[in-house]
Amino acid sequence: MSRTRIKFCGITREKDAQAAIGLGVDALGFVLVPASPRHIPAEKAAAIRRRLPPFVSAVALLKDADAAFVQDAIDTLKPDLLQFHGDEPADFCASFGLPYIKAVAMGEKQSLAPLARRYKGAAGLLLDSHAKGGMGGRGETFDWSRVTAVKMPLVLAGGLNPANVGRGVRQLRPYGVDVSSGIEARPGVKDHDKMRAFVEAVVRADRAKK
Ligand SMILES: O=C(O)c1ccccc1N[C@@H]1O[C@H](COP(=O)(O)O)[C@@H](O)[C@H]1O
Repeated sequence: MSRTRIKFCGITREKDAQAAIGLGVDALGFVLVPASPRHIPAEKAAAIRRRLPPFVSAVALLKDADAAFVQDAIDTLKPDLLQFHGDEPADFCASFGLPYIKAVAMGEKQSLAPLARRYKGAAGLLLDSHAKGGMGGRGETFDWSRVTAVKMPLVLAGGLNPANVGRGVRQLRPYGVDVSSGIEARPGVKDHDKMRAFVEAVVRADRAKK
């Protein structure tokens, strides 16, 4: 049984990135969405990104940005992976020559099978709790009973925290989990005790799966 991959999103500070790396987190997300309280300019994210060790991925989170903005983010940040969080069509997501994951607005009654077909070029689908057109990163869970297996990796997100992530891992066995507000002291500032507790909860749940 493979372990659950962990992404911490909404990183804005070098010391939070380094603490996450120390905890063994697999991927760090940088929110390049100007309206987000966790927005980080691409140049600042790039400075953090340059200090990531091998095998820790940098993820650029984008929402309904135009192609020039996305390309500029890629050129500046040099992310390993793109995360599209808006209404971007599949051909747009694929047009940058980088692997991408597509966020699904599980606040709507979404059926995952047609979305997996539409975004068949995606590296995975990320399940968040926002409604279509909504923002994401709201710290709210969605009804996990609506998750159905599809033939691509699923990343569980939306309102995860140290207290509920173990249940999510045991119940849904996702490829990965993604958290932003559930490990924060305030928007954009991570709480290192919550970060540690989150990772420990995932590790414990992985052990219980076997
Ligand atoms: O974090 C944000 O501010 C954000 C803004 C716009 C789109 C997505 C955003 N965050 C992503 O939402 C999910 C769930 O976050 P949370 O754990 O419920 O706070 C996660 O993928 C964030 O990266």
